[in-house]
Amino acid sequence: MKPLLTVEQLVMRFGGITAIDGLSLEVPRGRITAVIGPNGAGKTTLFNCITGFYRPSAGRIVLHTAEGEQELTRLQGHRIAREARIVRTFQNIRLFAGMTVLENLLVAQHRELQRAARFSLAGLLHTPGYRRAQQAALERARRWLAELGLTQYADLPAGALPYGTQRRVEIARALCTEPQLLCLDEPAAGLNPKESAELNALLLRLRDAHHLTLLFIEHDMNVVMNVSDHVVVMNFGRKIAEGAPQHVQHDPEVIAAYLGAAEDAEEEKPDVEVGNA
Ligand SMILES: Nc1ncnc2c1ncn2[C@@H]1O[C@H](COP(=O)(O)OP(=O)(O)OP(=O)(O)O)[C@@H](O)[C@H]1O
Repeated sequence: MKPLLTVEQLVMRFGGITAIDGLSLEVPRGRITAVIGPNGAGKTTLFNCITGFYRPSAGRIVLHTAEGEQELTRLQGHRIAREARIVRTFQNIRLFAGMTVLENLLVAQHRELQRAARFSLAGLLHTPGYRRAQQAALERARRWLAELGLTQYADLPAGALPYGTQRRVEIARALCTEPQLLCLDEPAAGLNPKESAELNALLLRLRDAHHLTLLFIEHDMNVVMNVSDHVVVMNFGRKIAEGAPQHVQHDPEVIAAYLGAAEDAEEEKPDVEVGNA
């Protein structure tokens, strides 16, 4: 089966720094792909290129759909979210802290509502079409809240919730936009072991029950090894390994990259146990 997304010879330079250096990879459709690598490897820059925050210096990022190929590197960032339906979460939580959880999920769908209002006064006039779109947005939000076990928090301010719960709200908010590719930037960061296990179960459910394609950056090797179908390992902007988790785990270049990073940080052990996860 054709991959959902291909990255072809991608280069991203910032002045004299080459953050991505001729990277090519595939994101298989309906699978969970992890991007791992030591600090500064270029993982976030890759995400920023895929989601249109950065315009790459060279190379192509192509989405393969039933309608044909769509070259993301030619699209503006807001069109990547809207037309290619590629959405992401961030390393740092970006919820509207003062709004309720439900309101956060509705705001994420404002484009749909604007479209229903035909960017006119229809919203103010509460036309039947607009009311239907509003109802659909509300139902979608409630459905994802239930799916992620968040219904009880719907009317609470998002900023008042525990960190792990806020992370789940972020994922629910992204899911409300019905993505065909969901990109998660370190979804396990700051989670306790119980929350981390719940995240594993959620990611697998999104793949199996909702047939979503997931791409995530993660330092937590427990999550990577437990949920990934496919792992891409980066170092210094390049891909140094790719394949099943058990395969990359034993790759000498991967082990060396992590050990080198740990030595640079003057630590006795690497911060991830690549060989023992
Ligand atoms: N906007 C920018 N301007 C200049 N340099 C940048 C910029 N963004 C990233 N870089 C550089 O590009 C390289 C890759 O950074 P990036 O944040 O993509 O790495 P990463 O793998 O996500 O690291 P981490 O795991 O620490 O988040 C680093 O050397 C970083 O300093």
